[in-house]
Amino acid sequence: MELVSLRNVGFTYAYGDKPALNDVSLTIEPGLLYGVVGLNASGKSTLCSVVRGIIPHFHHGELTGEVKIKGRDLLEWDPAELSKSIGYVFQNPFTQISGVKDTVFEEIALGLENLGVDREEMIDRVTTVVRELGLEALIRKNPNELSGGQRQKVAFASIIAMDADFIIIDEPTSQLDPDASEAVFGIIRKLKERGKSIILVEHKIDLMAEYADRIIVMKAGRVVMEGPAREVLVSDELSQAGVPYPEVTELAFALANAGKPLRSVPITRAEARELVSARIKEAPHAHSAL
Ligand SMILES: Nc1ncnc2c1ncn2[C@@H]1O[C@H](COP(=O)(O)OP(=O)(O)OP(=O)(O)O)[C@@H](O)[C@H]1O
Repeated sequence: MELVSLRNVGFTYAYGDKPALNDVSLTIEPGLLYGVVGLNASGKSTLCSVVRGIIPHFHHGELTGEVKIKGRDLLEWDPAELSKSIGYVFQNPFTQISGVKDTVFEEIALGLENLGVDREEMIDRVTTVVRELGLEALIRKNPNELSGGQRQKVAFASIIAMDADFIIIDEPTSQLDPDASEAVFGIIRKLKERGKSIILVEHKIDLMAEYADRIIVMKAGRVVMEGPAREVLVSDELSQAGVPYPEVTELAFALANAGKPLRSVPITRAEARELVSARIKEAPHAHSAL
């Protein structure tokens, strides 16, 4: 069964002057990682909020069209039940921290407490995720004293600990340095390997190329393309939506423009390395291959 289906969905915020989503039709299949890309204000977070039921349950406005989550109409879902069923890492980690817990350890455990998980299992799950994300040094700190990057990691840890089978992650690395971003993507890779269904909003297109199975491209509230990452990340629609190509894709296009196309257009570094080394082997004079 489809995990999510949207048919002709529109949404205008209560105080919005134009639709944040406009005639969006989309299907999300289970077990895949969907990357959502688009310029600022193109509707990515709003799309996540609809799928998570924050719209219309908490953010008010005019929702039109049909939204089904796990086969059931969004309006029939109890918001509390939906929040247990879908993990959501917000874009702004300041929104996510509860403010009611004194330590990071308790903060990460809060979601499990709400799910009614027993104490021993709770400690076990929190300890595991703390280790996975390298948060040992923070567990006794007050969540309110953390930096933006630290909060983002703690928010992420809380959701991973809840172990939902469907997770929405809105720009998890916006406050993180490159090393911490790598660590977070390492966790996303593990979630993928565990068969989780994931919707990920992320501006870093090279990371998307590495991790996403399918890509949703948004422009001015509309979905302008949805398809396999390999097709979308080399498409005209991507650049028409103002989204850059992956670095290696850009380089391959430059080579093609210079009359030296590679056999196919890579989207990841590993693919680019293979294509370039194949080209060097084929060329009679290695130095003129590229
Ligand atoms: N609470 C709100 N009330 C009114 N308008 C809003 C609200 N939240 C978002 N919007 C508007 O809805 C549109 C889509 O915003 P949204 O945050 O979904 O875009 P986005 O693609 O996630 O942007 P970003 O990459 O900057 O996070 C924008 O025009 C934005 O100003």
